[in-house]
Amino acid sequence: MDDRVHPEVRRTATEIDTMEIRGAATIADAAARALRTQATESDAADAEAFRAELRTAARALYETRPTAVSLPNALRYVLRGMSSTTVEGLRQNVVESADEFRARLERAQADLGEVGANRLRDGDTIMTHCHSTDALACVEAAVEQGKHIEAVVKETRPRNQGHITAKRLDELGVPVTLIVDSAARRYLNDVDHVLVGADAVAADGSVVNKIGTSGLAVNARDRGTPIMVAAQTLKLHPGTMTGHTVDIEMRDTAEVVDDETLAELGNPTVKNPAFDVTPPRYVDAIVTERGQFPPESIVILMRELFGEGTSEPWAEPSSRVEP
Ligand SMILES: O=C(COP(=O)(O)O)[C@H](O)[C@H](O)COP(=O)(O)O
Repeated sequence: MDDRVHPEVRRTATEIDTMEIRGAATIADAAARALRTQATESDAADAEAFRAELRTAARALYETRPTAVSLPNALRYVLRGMSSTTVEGLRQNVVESADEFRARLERAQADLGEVGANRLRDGDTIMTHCHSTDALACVEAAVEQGKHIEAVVKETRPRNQGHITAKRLDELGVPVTLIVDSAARRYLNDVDHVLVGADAVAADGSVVNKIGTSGLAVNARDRGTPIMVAAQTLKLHPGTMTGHTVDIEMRDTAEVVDDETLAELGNPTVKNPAFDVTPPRYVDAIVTERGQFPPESIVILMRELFGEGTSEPWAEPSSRVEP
């Protein structure tokens, strides 16, 4: 890694890569915080060197995980605040943009939660997949509205992020039933909503989220269970408006099976995609801080927020994304 990259940025990049920092919103927040540190600690000699240093740091963060679009959206937001012509001015620009970004992210999640909570009725049971802070914000707001909510939580192999969800829901006072992923269809009869988050939402309304989301959505549609996706606008993928596809991360096969077991099995090929794509026809509503949208109309919101598209986070500014 380029030695201009501050150790704190390196550490954040490593933690995103190894998933100590994970989940799209949390990754975005950590990236903005890291760029802020790069700016406050920079000893760049002039404005040009400062800008180059920030872009290098942004690239190091960007190259960690490819799917969550909140990451490049966060980097873009912070870098586009750089309007000054002096090092001190630029430092101030980055600090302000990063602080503003993080505050808006928190507010967006709270606002989204209120919208999502309105879809939940007192006594409803939800089914969750993976761990999404946006999805949990909906449950938290519903509980604050005085509604009794219960949850069926899928463990979400291979990394069992469902365990984090179970713990958070317990902290909210929500009774949890934990199931293995393959039991989801069996328990769909008992739930009123499937509630998941998103790593990216494409212009056609497709939802990219943790592997297994699409199968769950197809089963839920078959059972007539509504599927709600909680995704603040930070998850909208501007590149998909101009034909780009979302890169699906393939992770280490050791997450699926350890080497010793693998050898005992005769070394079969193992695949470990981290995310999948749920087509819009299986999604009932995308809940954002700007209200709820049928997936097919999300492109209207995308155009409003991004114009006709965006470039790489470190490219020259042309538009700005609001988290
Ligand atoms: O798929 C995941 C996390 O995957 P991983 O564990 O591989 O990062 C979450 O559903 C989304 O990122 C949304 O999370 P949030 O709502 O917190 O942004």
